[in-house]
Amino acid sequence: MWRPMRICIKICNSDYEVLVGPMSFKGLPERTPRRLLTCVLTINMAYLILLLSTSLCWLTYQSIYRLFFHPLSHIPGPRLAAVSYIYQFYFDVIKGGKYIWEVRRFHEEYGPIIRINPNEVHINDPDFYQQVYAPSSQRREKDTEFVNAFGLPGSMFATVNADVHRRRRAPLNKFFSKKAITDLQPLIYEKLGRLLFHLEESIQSKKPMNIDAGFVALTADIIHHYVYGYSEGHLERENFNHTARDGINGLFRLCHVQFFFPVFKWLDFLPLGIVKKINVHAWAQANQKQDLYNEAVKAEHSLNEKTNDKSRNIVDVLVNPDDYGLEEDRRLERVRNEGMSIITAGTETTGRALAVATFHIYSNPHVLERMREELRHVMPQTSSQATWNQLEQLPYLTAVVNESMRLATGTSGRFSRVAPSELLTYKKYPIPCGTTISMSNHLMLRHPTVFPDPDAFNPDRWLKPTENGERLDKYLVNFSKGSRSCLGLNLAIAEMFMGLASLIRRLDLTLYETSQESIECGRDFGVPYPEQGNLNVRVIVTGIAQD
Ligand code: HEM
Repeated sequence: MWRPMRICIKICNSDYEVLVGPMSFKGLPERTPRRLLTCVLTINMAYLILLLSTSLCWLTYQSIYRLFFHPLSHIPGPRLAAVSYIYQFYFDVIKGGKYIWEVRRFHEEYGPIIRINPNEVHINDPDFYQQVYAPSSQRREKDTEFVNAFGLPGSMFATVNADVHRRRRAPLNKFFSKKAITDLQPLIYEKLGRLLFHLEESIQSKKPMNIDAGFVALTADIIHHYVYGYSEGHLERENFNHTARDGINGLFRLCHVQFFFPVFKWLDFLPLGIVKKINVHAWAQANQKQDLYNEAVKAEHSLNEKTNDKSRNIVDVLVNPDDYGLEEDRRLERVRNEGMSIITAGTETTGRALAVATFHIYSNPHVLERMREELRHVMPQTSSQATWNQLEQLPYLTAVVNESMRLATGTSGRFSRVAPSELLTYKKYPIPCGTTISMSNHLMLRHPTVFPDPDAFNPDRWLKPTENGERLDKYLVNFSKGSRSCLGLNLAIAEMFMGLASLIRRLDLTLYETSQESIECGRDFGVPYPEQGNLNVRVIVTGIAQD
C-alpha cells in the first residue's frame, strides 16, 4: 500500500506542497501551513505508470516506423522532423511563422529534397515546379489538413478533390478571363481615381499616408464590387479604413494554430460577442463571414429577378442552379466561404504587391525616371489613362511589375499538392503517390541560381534573356502554376499595371518612416509578414509630377 507522497515546489517565490498518491481526503495531514496550497491528486499511480509506458511504447513504435519503414523514409532531412511535428509546431506556432527559415536551413544542410514533417516532402528546385504544380491533365489534389487551416471549407481553394474543384471553378473562369478583365477597366479606373484624389488631397497638409492601406482599400473595393455588385467604400473612409483588414489579417495569423488545432471552425457557430471575448482575430473573421453570409442570402432571394447575364454579379452565379447544378455547391455556407476566399485572395496579395512596388520605385530615382520617360508615350498628361493593353506593351514597366511581384511574393506559405495516382521522381528519389509535396514560392522567387543577388530590386534582370536564351517569365511563380493556380491572375496584373502607371505618372512622393524591414518577409502566415506587425508603407505626397 502506497502512502501519499509529499512534493514541495517553489513557483514565483511561493511555496506549494503537492500530495500525490492513492489517497482519500481522510489521509490528508490535519494541519497544513497557511501559505501552502495542498493539492490532492487521487490518481492511482499504477494507472499512471501504465498510461505512460503505453504512450512511450506507442511513440517508440511510431518513431521507428516513420524513420525506417514509412514510404518517405528514404527522403533526406532531420530525424526529428521525420518522426514528429515538433519542429513545425515550435517554429510556426510558438515562434510565429518561422518554419520557412528552418526549412531553408534544412535545404542548405540536406539538399534540394527534404522531409519536413512525417508526411510532407519539400523541394527547393525551380525546374521541378511545373511537375508539382501541374496542369489538369495530371491530377493534382490538396492536403486536407493544410486547407482546413484557412477555415473556408467548400471554397474551391479548400477543395481537396480534383474533379469537385474543377466543377466549382468552371463557372467562375469566365469572370477572370483576359477579355472580362479588359471590360472591367472602367471600374478599375474609377476606383483608382478615388485613391489618387485622396492622395492628392494630402499634398497641402503633408500628412503621412499609409499607402499600403490605400492599395488594399483599392483592391478590396474593386473585388467586392465585382463579386457583390457594390463596394464597401474603404477608399472613402478615414485612413482608407485600414481596420477593415483585421479580418483578413486575423485569418492569416491563425493559420498555423488552426493547422494543429482546427477548433476555430466551431467559432462560426458561437454568438459574435462570445467569439470576441475568446479571440479578437477570430471575431474579426467571423464578423466578415456573417456579412458575406447575408449577401449570399440576398443573392438567393433575388435569383429570379436577375435574368440578364450582364446584371449578374459573381455571387448571383454562385447561387444559380444553372451554373451550379448540385445543391451542395449552392449551400449558403459554401457560397459565403467562396465569396470570402475570393475577397481575401483578391485584396491583400495585390495590395501588398503594389505597396512593395511603390517602396522600391520611389527609393530608386533612376527607376522612377526611366518609368516616367516610357509612360509619357502612352500617357502624355499626368492625368492621362492608358489601356491595360497599351501598358503591357511597355517593356520597362513590365519589368518593374515582374520584379515587384517577385519581391512581394504574394503567398509565402507552403501551398502543397498531392499527386494521388502518379509516382513523381525527383532526381533519384521516388515520391510515392498520395504524398504531400510542397515548394515555397518565397524560396522559388529568391532562388539564387535563377535570380542572382535575389534580394536586390533589379528590373533589368527581366529584360535580358538567360544564358540559354530563355526569358525568366517561367520562373515567376507567384500566381502558382497548373490546375490550382490563381483564379484572379488577370485582375491582379491589370491592377498592377494600371495602378503603378497612374501613380507614377501623376504623383511625387517620399517614403516616410518606412525601411526595408517594413516590407521584407520575416514571418510566413500564408502570406509574408514583416518581423514586427503588419506590412506598412508610409509616404508623404509632395506634389504633382511634371508633364
Ligand atoms: C499579386 C496578386 C496575387 C497573387 C500573388 C496570388 C497568388 C495566388 C496563388 C499562389 C494561388 C494558389 C494557391 C494554392 O496553391 O492553393 C492563388 C489562388 C487563388 N487566387 Fe490568387 N493571387 C493574387 C491575386 C488574386 C486576385 C486579384 C484574385 C481575385 C479573384 C485571386 C483569387 C484567387 C483564388 C480564388 C484562388 C484559388 C484558386 C483555386 O483554388 O482554384 N487572387 N492565388
